Amino acid sequence: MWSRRKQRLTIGCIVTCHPTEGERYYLKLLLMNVRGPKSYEDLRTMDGTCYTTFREAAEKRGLLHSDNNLIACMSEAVSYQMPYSLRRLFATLLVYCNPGNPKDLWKKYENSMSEDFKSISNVTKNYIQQLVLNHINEVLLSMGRNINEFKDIFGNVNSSKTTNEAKEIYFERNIIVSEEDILLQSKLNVHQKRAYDIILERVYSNKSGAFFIDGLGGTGKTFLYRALLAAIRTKGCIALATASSGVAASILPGGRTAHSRFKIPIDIDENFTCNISKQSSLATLIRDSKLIVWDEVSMAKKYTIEALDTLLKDLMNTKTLFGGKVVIFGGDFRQTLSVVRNGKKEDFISQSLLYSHIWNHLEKLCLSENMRAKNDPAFCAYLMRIGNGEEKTNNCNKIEIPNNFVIPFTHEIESLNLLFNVTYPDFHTFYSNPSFITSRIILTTKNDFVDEINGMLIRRFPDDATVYTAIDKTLEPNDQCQFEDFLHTLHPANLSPYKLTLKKNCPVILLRNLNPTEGLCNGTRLICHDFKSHVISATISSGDFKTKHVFIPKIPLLASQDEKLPVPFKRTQFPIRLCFAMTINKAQGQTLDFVGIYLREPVFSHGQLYVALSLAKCLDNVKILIRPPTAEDTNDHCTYNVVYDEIIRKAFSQYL
Ligand SMILES: Nc1ncnc2c1ncn2[C@@H]1O[C@H](COP(=O)(O)OP(=O)(O)OP(=O)(O)O)[C@@H](O)[C@H]1O
Repeated sequence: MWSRRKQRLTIGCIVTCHPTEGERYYLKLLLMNVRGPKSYEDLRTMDGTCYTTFREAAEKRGLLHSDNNLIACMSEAVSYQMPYSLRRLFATLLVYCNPGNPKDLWKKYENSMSEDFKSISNVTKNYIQQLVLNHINEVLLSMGRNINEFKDIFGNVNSSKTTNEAKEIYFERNIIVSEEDILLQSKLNVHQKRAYDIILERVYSNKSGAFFIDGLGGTGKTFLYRALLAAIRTKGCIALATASSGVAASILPGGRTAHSRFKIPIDIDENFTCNISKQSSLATLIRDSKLIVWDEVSMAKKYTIEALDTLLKDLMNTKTLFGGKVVIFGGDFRQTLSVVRNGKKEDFISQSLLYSHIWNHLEKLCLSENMRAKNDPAFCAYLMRIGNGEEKTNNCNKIEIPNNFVIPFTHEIESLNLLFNVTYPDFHTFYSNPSFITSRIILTTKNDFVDEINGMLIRRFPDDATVYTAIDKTLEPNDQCQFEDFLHTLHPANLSPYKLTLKKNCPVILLRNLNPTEGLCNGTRLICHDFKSHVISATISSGDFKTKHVFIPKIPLLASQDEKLPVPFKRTQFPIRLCFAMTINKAQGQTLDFVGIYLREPVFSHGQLYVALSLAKCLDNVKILIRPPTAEDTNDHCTYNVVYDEIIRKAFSQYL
């Protein structure tokens, strides 16, 4: 049935325009992005300057790709007078943004990048330049590149002592072990201590050992790894710390995602063969390592772990499991499993490490005392029942959530406001306190809901908003004109939004491994402090590099192949997303002061409810808002708890 189109306050549709149409195309770009212009002059005006052409104005607004954007990015960063961060930014631009004229960029900013070294007395200009180049090289090395790959810019550079060392080894050997981590071994509980002693005995006697640390969320697996990593690293040996997800990796000292550390492709299948050359420095690093830790292994596909086994056997030239190395896997199979896009339950189960030939060969070490929630035994028991799928269900197969957890559902917005108020109380008082903001989170099931909640919370957050518009380009240039507007509507999970709205002190999460050895990994959380058109000034708010200052530039981002986008494209944007809210799967592994859970739809896969609840330390620090199935059921506090029996039985058969 047809109904008459409603008349709204819309001026009209803007027709598609091809970039070859010149000013008409740039006019369209400006019309799409400038709010409330009253004249063409308004459209051409940016920061008080009226530009003669629409092209210039679009470029100044960062709506076009150009080296001028990189120049603007560096110029803006110079104004903060932080030469150390500026050199890191410069190296990041070289690696990620492929400048058309990098030599000009270098010449223009060499002076600003040298400012801190100029205060050293009695040194020549050449010496200062060498210091600057050494630091840029260090940053490049940490990103897997080398200054001598950029001969066009710098000519032949005499590498410093450090740069002659194999780069990966240099960074691993130089991980600083904190005092706090050195002291952890004295605080281990009985089960942790037993595991610690068994593992170190293997390491020091050069015997092999493939372990699985089996413990509920919160039983102190990460605590144990930290103690082990510290023990080995303080002896000058290499211990590689990895995890299946970026967030979990960012919690470990020197942590990297297992995918990036072992060069395992994300879209792996059983036919994967290792592609690390035996002669490479990475191969030397892995061969020299005394211990390999892989956390949150329940979230990894079994092929990735089998790939590590093949890699280690190959590098160590032996058929012994994991090349005879001491390898620790940790995880809790009550927690979420690896995501199989559009997969069915059977796919999730069959991809698990539990169904790999390796599982039966792992020595199991059990941690059983819940340290996260040890002051709340009733909460621990409740968590255990949820995790094992033992909580009583009603005739609809749902579990009843106790009243004291629940935010009553009245009206969607009203109830969400309540959830926001308990999770982030007193926004206006605490908004400038990074540890307050990052120790709280709202968890939900899907990315779309996450985006919606982040949008609502950033509107409530004090201060003025800065909105950054991305540049979307189809990989096939001829498709650009047809699909440009459509691309702006896409929100793939691992890309920044087309319109990124930020405010001073808001929390964001990094979406790329910009510079893992300096703490900028996929999953690192940051607090934004200041916004310029082409650069964001921020500090790291999680992990070892907490409080470190960084500049974040816009970089070109590609969506993962897993997304199966209708039109492949590249989005140039700051590689960050807001993180007041996160999906349950992404947040796994943290310990938080307060967790708000929003079940707009019930959880849909194994372990999600358990993970969401187990991130809190006690019953008082978690609240759930459940949207009832119908408007009449507002008193219904029931929801589904998805637990795959096949996983629980296989993982815990020895205890059942
Ligand atoms: N022996 C201990 N002494 C004091 N605190 C501890 C000890 N073990 C763990 N904790 C604390 O308990 C909390 C949970 O520990 P941890 O994060 O290591 O658990 P986990 O098993 O890794 O959890 P998850 O599976 O959710 O990642 C942390 O705050 C940690 O500092």
